[in-house]
Amino acid sequence: MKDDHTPHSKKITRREMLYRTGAGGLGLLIGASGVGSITALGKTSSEKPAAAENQIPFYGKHQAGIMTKQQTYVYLISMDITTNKLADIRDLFKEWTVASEKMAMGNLIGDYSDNLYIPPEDTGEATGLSASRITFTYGFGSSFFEKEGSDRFGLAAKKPNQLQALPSFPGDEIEKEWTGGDLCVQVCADDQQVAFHAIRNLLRIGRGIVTLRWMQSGFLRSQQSGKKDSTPRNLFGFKDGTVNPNTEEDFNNIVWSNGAEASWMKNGSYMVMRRIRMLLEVWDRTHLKDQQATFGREKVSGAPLGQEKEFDDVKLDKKDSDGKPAIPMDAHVRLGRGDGSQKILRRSYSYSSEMDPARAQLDAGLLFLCFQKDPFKQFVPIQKRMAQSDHLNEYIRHIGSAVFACPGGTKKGGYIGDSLF
Ligand SMILES: C=CC1=C(C)c2cc3[nH]c(cc4nc(cc5[nH]c(cc1n2)c(C)c5CCC(=O)O)C(CCC(=O)O)=C4C)c(C)c3C=C
Ligand SMILES: [Fe+2]
Repeated sequence: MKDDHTPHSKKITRREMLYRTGAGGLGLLIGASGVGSITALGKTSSEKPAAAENQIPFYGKHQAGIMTKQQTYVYLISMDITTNKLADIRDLFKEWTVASEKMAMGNLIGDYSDNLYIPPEDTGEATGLSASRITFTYGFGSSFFEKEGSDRFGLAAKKPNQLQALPSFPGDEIEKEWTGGDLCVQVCADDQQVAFHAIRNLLRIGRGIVTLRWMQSGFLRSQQSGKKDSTPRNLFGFKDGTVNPNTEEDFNNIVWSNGAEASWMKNGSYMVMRRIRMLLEVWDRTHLKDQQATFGREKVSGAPLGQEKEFDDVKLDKKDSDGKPAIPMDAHVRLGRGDGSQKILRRSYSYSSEMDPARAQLDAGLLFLCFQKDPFKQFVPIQKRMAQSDHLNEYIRHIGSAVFACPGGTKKGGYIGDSLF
């Protein structure tokens, strides 16, 4: 796809010039009148590795980054829209589409230019790096459709009922600056520099249309440092992600919308984000028996208590030698499972925001991310049970919360979210 939105295109559009220079930067020196006629002398980087095995296609039925096997790093950003023109947003999504597809293929977002008087099209730090299984997952927040009672872009009638702020749960300590947002992008990759490069350039493209509201990075163990495809461990040292949907049938039943609530959401999914601080210092003083009882699983093997191996069935009726439930009544896995009627796809990452200066303690936790057909029928009932009686609550604090509707995938020739616009 090559059109006027393509950063590849040799003609530089006015908007593109603004994001490349910054509204108050070199663009003003060049002068707006000349902008439309400036031609960049394109030169493709000779440092591009051809590592097709590290590429995850951008185009497809579903957005990548949901069913994709988890990469090592994530950046999740939430943005607010500063324009009131729907056309600007459409154009932005077209530009993001072109840029995302290029980066998913391991390319920079623009050719090198010999023009010494404009900033390069790409910031450059991913030069020579492979695609690193980078994925892009875009989502719309409730405030995209309606803000302070106003139908900002004439799309309020298309807002699905599933897209609402979550209720507050007992024990929540949500900080306003870690909530909501009009749009989100989740970028995941096996290389942190590749992921950061992507986020930075998407924001650069969006300059003047969106502002950053919050941003959280996250990490998992890498594939190189342990047994390949092993379940990652969270910062409490437990395997996290053992019980999760993994067949196409599971995904159809649990994750993908069939579009009944809003046709533009067909093959999409609803993302819930919870920023959960983990009280590492308290946990580290807790004895092993209590740690295992908290989750209802063994720490080293990950086996359910009363069983032997990680993937053995969780037997909630099983009794220990004293006749007590092998998995305590307040264990996290018991409350997570309930009667088994609500399921979610968990795709969380650990985070570390260095230190909390007020307490001189580590500021770290879980960037809890899950995907589902309907957060109010899936995440909410599970979290209600947990908020009431989960033993884990002694060791965690929910401090951020957001819901985004992530539409289905983009077809070649189309652009992200075109089913909505
Ligand atoms: C409301 C949803 C959930 C939140 C919030 C949540 C937070 C959270 N979880 C862990 C660690 C583990 N969770 C595990 C299992 C598990 N967790 C949820 C849901 C939420 N967790 C579910 C639905 C399940 C699966 C239950 C089941 O059917 O067995 C486990 C066990 C291993 C596994 O299956 O992944 C761990 C460990 C933390 C540390 C945390 C907040 C910081
Ligand atoms: Fe959990």
